[in-house]
Order: sequence, then C-alpha cells, then structure tokens
Amino acid sequence: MKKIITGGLVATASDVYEADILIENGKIVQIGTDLSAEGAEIIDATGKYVMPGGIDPHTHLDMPFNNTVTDDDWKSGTIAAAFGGTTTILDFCLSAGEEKLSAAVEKWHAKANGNSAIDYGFHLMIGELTPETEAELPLLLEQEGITSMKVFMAYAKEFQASDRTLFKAFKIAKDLGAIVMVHCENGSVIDELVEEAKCAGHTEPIYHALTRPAELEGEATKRAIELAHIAGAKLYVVHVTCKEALDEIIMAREKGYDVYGETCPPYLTLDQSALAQPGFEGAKYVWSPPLRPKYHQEHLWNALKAKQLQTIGSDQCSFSFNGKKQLGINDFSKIPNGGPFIEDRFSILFSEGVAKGKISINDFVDMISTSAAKIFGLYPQKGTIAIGSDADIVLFDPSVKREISANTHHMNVDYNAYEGWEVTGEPVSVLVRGEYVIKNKEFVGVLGSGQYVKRVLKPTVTDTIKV
Ligand SMILES: NC(=O)NCCC(=O)O
Ligand SMILES: [Zn+2]
Ligand SMILES: [Zn+2]
Repeated sequence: MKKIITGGLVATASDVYEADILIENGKIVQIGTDLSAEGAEIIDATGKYVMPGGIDPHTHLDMPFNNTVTDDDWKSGTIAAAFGGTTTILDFCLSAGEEKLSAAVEKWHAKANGNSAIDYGFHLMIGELTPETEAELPLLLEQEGITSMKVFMAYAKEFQASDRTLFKAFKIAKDLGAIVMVHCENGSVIDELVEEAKCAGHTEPIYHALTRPAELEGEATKRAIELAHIAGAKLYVVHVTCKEALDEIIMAREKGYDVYGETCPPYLTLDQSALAQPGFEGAKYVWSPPLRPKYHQEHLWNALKAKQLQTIGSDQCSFSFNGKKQLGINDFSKIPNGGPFIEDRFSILFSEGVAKGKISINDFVDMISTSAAKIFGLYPQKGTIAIGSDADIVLFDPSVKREISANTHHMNVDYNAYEGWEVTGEPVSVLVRGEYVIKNKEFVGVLGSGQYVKRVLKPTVTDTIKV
C-alpha cells in the first residue's frame, strides 16, 4: 500500500522544509512537492512536523532487577513507546548469574518476539567476564547484529564489573568494532556510604541520592574514559546526570577521544528534592544515578546544545509505587531502581527544550533519533527522513497542550513522575515501516509486527560516523 504524507514540515537533524513524502513497501521512495501516486492513501500533515521515528537507545523491558522484575513488558512497553513517538528501541539483554550470553540473547528474543509493536534491537549487558563469556562475544555480536554492550561500574550485588573486565570489554569492542556503554558510578564507595547511612538509622528515599554523590559519577566517568582511551575504544556514557561527569566528557571530546554521552528526561527536568518529599513518596524518583540538585540541569542543557552530549535515552525501568517500590518501605537501599519514561521522552524534550527555546527542532530530532541511529549502527536505515530509509515517521503537533497523568498514560505503572505537568507538543500519528501504529492518537498497531533489527559492526574506530 502506498501512502503520501502531504502538507507537513519535514524536520530532520539538519533541515526543516515543506515537502510531500511517498511511502511504498515500507520505505521512503520519494520526497518532493505535489507528489502523486495511483492508489496512494493521502495523509494530511498540515500544521505538523513530519520527523523520523524516535530511537530510544536505553530501555529495560521485562527485566529482572533488584530482586524483582520491571512492570512494563514488551507489550505495554512498546505500545507506550509508540504513543510517545518511538519507533525503535534498543533494550538490554541480561544474563543471569553463570548463564551464557547466547542464552540471554535467546531469552530476550523470546520475550520480544510476537509481542513488540515497534522495531527493536539489543545491547548485551555483561557482568564480570569469564573465559567462557569472553569467548562467546565475537561470534555472538556478529551473528546477532549487536554492536553494543553495557558494563556496570555500580550495583555490586548484581552486575558490577571490575576495572579489568571493563578494560577487556573495551579491547574486545575495539577489535570487533562495537561500542561499550558504561554505567559510571563508583559502586564500591557507594556501598560503603549506604552501609554508613543504614548504620546511622537512615531509611528514607532521600538517602538513595545522598549516598551516591555526583563526585562518584565524575570519578567513574573519568576512569571509564581513560580505560577506553588506553584500549583505543569508543565509549558511550549512559545516563549522564551531573556537571562532574560532563566536565570529564567535554574534556575528553576536546582531546579528540571517541566518547559519546546520553542523558535522560528526568535529569533535565526534575531534581533531588523530589526524593525528599514526606513519607515514602520519594521512592517514585529512585533510580541510578540519582536526581541531582537543580543547578546541574543547566549544564546538561548546555552540553546537549553544544553537542557534547548526543542522545536522550528514556532509561525506562518501571516499578509501580504501590507495588514493587514498596520493597524499600523500611530501607531505601531496597527500593527497586528505575522510573517510567518511555512514553514521555518526546513530550518532555520538546516541551522543555524546543518550546522553551533551549534547543532547536533540528537538535531535537538529532537527540531523539538521528544520533542514536548513527552511534549504534542503524543509520541511514533508521533515524532520518531520506529516500531509501525505513518509513518510520512521526507526525508531531507542536501546538497541542496536554496534561501528563498516570490515568491516561499507557505504561503499566500506577504513577507518572510528571503527574500534572502540562506539556506542549504531542505525537499524533506514528508509522513503522510505512504502517500506522498510532493513528490520530489511537493505537492501531499489531503486537508482533515489530521486527528485530540487526546492526553491522564497524571494523575500525576511524570508520565510524562522528556525531
Ligand atoms: N537506571 C536505573 O535506575 N535502572 C535501570 C538500570 C540502569 O540503567 O542502571
Ligand atoms: Zn545504568
Ligand atoms: Zn538503564
């Protein structure tokens, strides 16, 4: 079935222009004025931006974590993502204990297959490397088309890897042409601070933030940067929250190091005081690294504007407040870490960024889609509006206002961290490979129609597209 999107303003990472788009067999086949094609369905995009579908490079769906499992699975998570303008997610495949990495990938395929409303790929999540897992990596990454793996410098009881493993991961990634994503916090020192706080009798959610100071994110970020540099590898720092980490990233990029950075909507818009609310309310805002004092936000916006940070991930990792968050009612260190952000990533970034004049519409498209496509090997199949690209397209109304609420969101959680916020701008219709998933704000997609996207490893660091 052919479709022509007409009357809208096409927005990419570099341009904004009036044009029609002809879609055929899931691809963009023509961009121009006054297009026509026999039998084509005409989609009127008057008053809307026509932009590439969002690529969310950081989600955790149906993931066991902190002695429980996230509340959004592949069904609810990908429907919510689609409502929010996201057409591809990259989710983290987690191996449990001694499990082989290939078994984890198989498990993740089983979770996603038949359940995803949008396209998807995987990152590998690796703990301490063993000779067995190390031996598996090259073939696994190549066969599965996985170009990225995440290593944790925190969460000692679950995933924290030694510096030696981190360094090995960088060397392997360099040889294969993959990128290592690193959770940069000094987990060992955090554990000590947590013990101290608990011994002093502190139980409240705010101690989650107070025991994970920004300096420990800055220190770990610097360590990861230097280890990646010595190994000659690319580094992607996930969920950057603070000036201390930013300073290290900016310094490294100025020296020409291959370092990329991601931040997430809450770090740009919410602050540490959310955890200090009376009672247990602050548990809704417990994730890692934690929310910081407000002044960090300006540094993050400036870094985005200056392209020192490249992407916005949701870090979707949802736990209901009246459900799993209650595991930490008497002990802040037992509150499952994570929040629900897959659905409002577009709205928050557009409303707080573009509508308030902090970033341009081109910056927005770059951060929400294009940069992630380039860094993780999806570009130009995805991440742009161009002839030959997948017709993953969002019709975005920049003028509409709506109130965010758990009563109307589509995530499988009983709260929204932005409850009551009025935002400007909303995805109205969303197409994945030319098929509607959201049509005039209604879900019309098919669970299971989302396809697994294989990516291609780039053999050398210098071959990669710089963003
Ligand atoms: N961010 C968070 O608190 N939960 C998800 C796991 C991670 O990305 O560290
Ligand atoms: Zn993390
Ligand atoms: Zn995460």
